[in-house]
Amino acid sequence: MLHTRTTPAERRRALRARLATGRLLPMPGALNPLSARLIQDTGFEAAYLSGAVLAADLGLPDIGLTTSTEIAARAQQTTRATDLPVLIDADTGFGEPLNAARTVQLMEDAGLAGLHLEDQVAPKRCGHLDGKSVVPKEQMAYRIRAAVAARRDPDFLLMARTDARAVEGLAAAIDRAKAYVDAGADAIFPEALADEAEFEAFRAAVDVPLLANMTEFGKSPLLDARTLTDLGYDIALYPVTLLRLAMGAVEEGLRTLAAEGTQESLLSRMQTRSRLYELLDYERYTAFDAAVFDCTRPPGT
Ligand SMILES: C[C@](O)(C(=O)O)[C@H](CC(=O)O)C(=O)O
Ligand SMILES: [Mg+2]
Repeated sequence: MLHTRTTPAERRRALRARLATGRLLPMPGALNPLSARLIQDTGFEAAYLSGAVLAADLGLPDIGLTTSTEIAARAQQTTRATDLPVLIDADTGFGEPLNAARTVQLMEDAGLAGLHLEDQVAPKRCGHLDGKSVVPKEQMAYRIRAAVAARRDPDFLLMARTDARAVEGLAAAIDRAKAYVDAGADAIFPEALADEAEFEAFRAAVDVPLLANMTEFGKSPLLDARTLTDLGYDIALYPVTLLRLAMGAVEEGLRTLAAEGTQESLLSRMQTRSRLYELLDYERYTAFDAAVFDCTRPPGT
């Protein structure tokens, strides 16, 4: 009810421990706090907050328009709704290395378990679009060192993302990843790898946990969990999957409603009132209310 049961420190430890098992960790992106609850309820062990989803939620493209305080506020709402460790997409850190440092502290305060910072120049773009640019390797290493220095909880996961594959090629991306690990990154997110062989090459070259971005309609193939396990990846990310599913259903539903003048034919595809209430733990709120406001009890009992 209301509150979650775990502290941010416990969730960070849980994420670290889960990664240490070496088993692939599937990580769906929440589209709002309620969906984070559903991710937990379905049995997933971690959730993600995507920059693309956070922007789209506000009706904005993913080009670095959202601010660190804006996403921290949404993150806090999300971490209040679930006990899962949540990893957030912190884009470029929202400015200079000092801004990245402040971003780390904001995200720690929002109860998150970790974040990733990328090496794109600002304004960034979606990693699966053409025309990206990256900052020099040394500048990104500086960004990471600033983030590491600002971190107060050593269990807060600092992941570095490199967008260099599409700009400078695979070898340069691997070289950058190694430099980012040397700068203190706990894990690496190689963005927009082209095929399975590239995923394999990255794994062979880098020693820390690796995230595979399984975003739809992008540049990378959609590798299934078994393949990613065989490749030795640690996190399978589904950043925008829930938003795309939900928006697909919403769009179709709106068309049907407009065409048919009733939602009758849509009912079987809707989450029912009772399932929603179950997810919200409605019954326990009602029971709590009854205990507090039970006027039939004699005073003092
Ligand atoms: C992971 C990502 O950074 C995100 O914001 O979710 C995006 C996902 C997408 O746009 O499909 C990215 O890969 O750049
Ligand atoms: Mg993003």
